[in-house]
Amino acid sequence: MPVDPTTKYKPFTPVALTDRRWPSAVIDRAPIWASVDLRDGNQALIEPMGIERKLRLYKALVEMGFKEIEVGFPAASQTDFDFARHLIENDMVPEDVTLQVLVQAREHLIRRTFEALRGAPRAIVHVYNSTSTLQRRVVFGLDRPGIIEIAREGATLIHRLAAETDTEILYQYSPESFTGTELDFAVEICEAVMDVFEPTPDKRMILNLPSTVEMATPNVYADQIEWFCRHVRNRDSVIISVHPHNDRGTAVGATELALMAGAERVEGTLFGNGERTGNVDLITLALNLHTQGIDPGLDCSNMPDLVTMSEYCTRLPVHPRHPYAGELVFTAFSGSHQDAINKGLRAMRQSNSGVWEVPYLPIDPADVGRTYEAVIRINSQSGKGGVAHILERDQGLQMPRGLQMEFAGVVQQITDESEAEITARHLWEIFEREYLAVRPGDIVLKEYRTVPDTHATDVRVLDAVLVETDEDRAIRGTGNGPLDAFVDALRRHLGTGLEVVGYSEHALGVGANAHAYAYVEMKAGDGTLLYGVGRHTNIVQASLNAILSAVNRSRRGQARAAAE
Ligand SMILES: CC(=O)SCCNC(=O)CCNC(=O)[C@H](O)C(C)(C)COP(=O)(O)OP(=O)(O)OC[C@H]1O[C@@H](n2cnc3c(N)ncnc32)[C@H](O)[C@@H]1OP(=O)(O)O
Ligand SMILES: CC(C)C(=O)C(=O)O
Repeated sequence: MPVDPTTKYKPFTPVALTDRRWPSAVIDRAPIWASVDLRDGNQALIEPMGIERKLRLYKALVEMGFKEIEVGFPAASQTDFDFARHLIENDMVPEDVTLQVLVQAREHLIRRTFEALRGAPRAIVHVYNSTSTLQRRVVFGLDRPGIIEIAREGATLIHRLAAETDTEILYQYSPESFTGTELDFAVEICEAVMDVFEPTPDKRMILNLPSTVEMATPNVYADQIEWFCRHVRNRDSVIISVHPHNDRGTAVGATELALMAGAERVEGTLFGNGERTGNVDLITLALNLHTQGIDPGLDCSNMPDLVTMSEYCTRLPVHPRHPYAGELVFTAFSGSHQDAINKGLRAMRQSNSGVWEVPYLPIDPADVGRTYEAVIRINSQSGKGGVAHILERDQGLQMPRGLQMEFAGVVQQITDESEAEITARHLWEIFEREYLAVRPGDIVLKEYRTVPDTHATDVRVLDAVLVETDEDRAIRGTGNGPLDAFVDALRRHLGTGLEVVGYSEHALGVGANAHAYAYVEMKAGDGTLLYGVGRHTNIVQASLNAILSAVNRSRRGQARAAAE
């Protein structure tokens, strides 16, 4: 690196907490969720949402089950003000949902905020000021008492206006930039605000401790939260909330550790939209709980619609690898993963336990409205398991293991050359072309008939007419069944060794659509083994077709070798 980080950056000072308890804690319930999509998410957008997009997102949040929704910063923009008014005037706030609004601890902004809330039955007024050492120095030029005074004055005005309105006001205070704030000062300023709001265990206020900028590893945030919880006065009168950002890419982990450390409420956004690298992603948090057998209390069961809605409202894409939501997160291309998933899904089908246990899939795609279709996709990294899975899923083929291996090799050659994915449809076309279709130069069975041999029991004579290079050829063979007799006839006709070493068959479909598949493994005269596949409404003809499929494939191979 041309820049020397050892002189340019300072490491974060760890929290002095030697008897930390959070590492032994287990998350056993969902926190209170608060969406800040319409505020923190919106303020970070290239094109902030207008009323129509905000409404669409708001409705989705309500449908998902959010009970606390920060709908904006009404004093900051007319759109935010109008949006709050729209919800209130059109009675769009369900009884069990509380609107939340953000405001800086500044008089004119607080007054305007209360105007925006007129007529609302209940609302959370979320007031903040920055408290970090850096912001105190470079933004405000104030010492600790000066910063406390901003908070106290703002809180006092809010408390007074709350007493004058019919709206039930719930109080929330954020020492913004908490992660860069000395912990004793964070407690001091929060307690100063508590002195104004006078929360009680019956009417708790929210203390929101944001990781405004994620500055250290998640364990440090957990230490900060535990330290705060252990030192703040009247702990039972406050709800400890966290509001993590994702600057280091560890917001989800930091939030989970913060919950272990005593936080009870989480503010975040869908898919982690928000300032810079975003707010913590509430969908990931919720589904992480879901996979631990904990009801998250948020409905994420229609992920495709949530993604579409979010992309429309934010005009930002959801990454294809976004946890639980991305297009590729349930997809395995690599062979060993496909094999294990395939076996896991089969075991799930066979077992009645209902407990989800599929390798490489921490969650059932169906839980989030995804199908199994995208689970296995084929490219050059794929193996027989994936290929067999798709052909069984889409075409009902029950390919024997050896055929799976052989066909996977055929597919691999194609994908290696194209360096591209092949679709399920293309895969089937390759299979049909390789095993079922007639190609120029192939031998075709025109007709056949079997008769019991008059000289021995269980022995049949098979007479057949083949078409070979446009000419009919009559052949005859004997054997202990039609298959055996047909092989005998071909052996004589072609003058080469030919032996069936493996055979399986299955029916597919019912009634008029029923047909059979036959799979044969043949040993050619030179000892090579290869498969043939036959399909027909009649099982005997399907097996004869399978033999010809193997013979034709062998002949094509010989022709290719001769041409090289
Ligand atoms: C971490 C977060 O996400 S916090 C939320 C941030 N969201 C937003 O800022 C979006 C909406 N904000 C806005 O539209 C505007 O910033 C407004 C309307 C709130 C205020 O606008 P302006 O008055 O023009 O101030 P602006 O934001 O440009 O500048 C900040 C000023 O407010 C002061 N200030 C910032 N926060 C606070 C606070 N909590 N209490 C008192 N003063 C504050 C700053 O010191 C600065 O003062 P200065 O002009 O004397 O230097
Ligand atoms: C207002 C506060 C909670 C905030 O958005 C932040 O710190 O990121």
